[in-house]
Amino acid sequence: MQELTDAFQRQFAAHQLPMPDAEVYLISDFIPPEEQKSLQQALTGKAAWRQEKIRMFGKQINQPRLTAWYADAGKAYTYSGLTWEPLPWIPELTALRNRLEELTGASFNSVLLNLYRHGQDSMGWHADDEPELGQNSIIASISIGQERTFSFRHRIQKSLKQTLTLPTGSLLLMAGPTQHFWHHQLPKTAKVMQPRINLTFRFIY
Ligand SMILES: O=C(O)CCC(=O)C(=O)O
Ligand SMILES: [Fe+2]
Repeated sequence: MQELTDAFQRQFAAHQLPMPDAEVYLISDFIPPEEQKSLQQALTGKAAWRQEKIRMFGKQINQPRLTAWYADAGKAYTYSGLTWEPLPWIPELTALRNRLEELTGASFNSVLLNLYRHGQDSMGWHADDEPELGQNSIIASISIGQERTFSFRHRIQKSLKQTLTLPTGSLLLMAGPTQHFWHHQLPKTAKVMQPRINLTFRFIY
């Protein structure tokens, strides 16, 4: 089981969202403004983006986003019925991983990249609760580019909701029992949206 350090919890207490059965922090300025553009350019150009398909109602359809998956050698991950073979780390991702590990005291050995090209790209309700993530996993989710809405919905008390906007450069940290009690989504929007890259750093057992 992973835990955030006491030092992190004290330092970022004011950034914790008021959600029961959860431990979620939003740190708006994790990536300094002067780094955001170059990071977005580097990842847009260099990451090994793939258009994966998902099965829905017996049909194969394109996922409404592009994805890329980096991890330590030997860490395969099963996600929406797909098994991902990891790519070797690139320097930009290693640098972010090191910063996150220093900040949180947690370890990360993999990152899933999502590229939302426009407002019709999205991710539906889910929890990051696959068995290989273990109990009380820590998920560090970095946003670069277009600001988008992100929502949580309690899995048992369905009327409990928390909606936020994820600005560019922000870090959303999900820890404690969050994945066991809440679903989250990134909804589609009819508004015109520029591209957004999201990186979710995880630890896979
Ligand atoms: O794009 C986001 O902010 C959410 C991504 C997400 O939930 C995931 O990759 O599991
Ligand atoms: Fe997720």
